[in-house]
Amino acid sequence: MLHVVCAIIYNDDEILIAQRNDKMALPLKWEFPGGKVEKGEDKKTALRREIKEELAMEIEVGKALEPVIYHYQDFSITLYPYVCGALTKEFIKREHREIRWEKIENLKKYDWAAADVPVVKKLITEINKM
Ligand SMILES: Nc1nc2c([nH]c(=O)n2[C@@H]2O[C@H](COP(=O)(O)OP(=O)(O)OP(=O)(O)O)[C@@H](O)[C@H]2O)c(=O)[nH]1
Repeated sequence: MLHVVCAIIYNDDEILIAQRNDKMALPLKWEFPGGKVEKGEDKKTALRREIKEELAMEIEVGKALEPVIYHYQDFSITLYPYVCGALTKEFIKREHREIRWEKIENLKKYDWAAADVPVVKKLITEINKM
């Protein structure tokens, strides 16, 4: 079981979303930036580290959302999503095929990694309640 943290990074009414490249596992799927928690590492520390590595971005890690357990064909993950804040919209694209700011109501148009689908659904439901 992989333990993976991911960041739902807000700036105004947009969220930062990322497309995996064709050499990564789950090629071309869209995801929230993040990665594997290392042995002995605190999840929030892991998330700040991954975001710095992948995007050269500093974030404020906030509320934890419900973790998602998903069994892919070759591996299983527990995905721990965190609501995060960004002070600026700037980032450097270091590993992904594409990274962009997107409005929540547009998130359903993307081909998400399967583990992320319940997280995206929850975000869309919450925004519709506001
Ligand atoms: N970062 C991230 N990974 C996700 C998400 N959803 C999801 O199924 N995953 C899967 O979780 C696994 C870990 O992701 P990763 O490859 O980004 O981890 P990492 O940066 O630590 O990897 P590496 O250093 O081994 O290359 C991948 O197989 C990825 O497909 C998500 O929203 N964000």
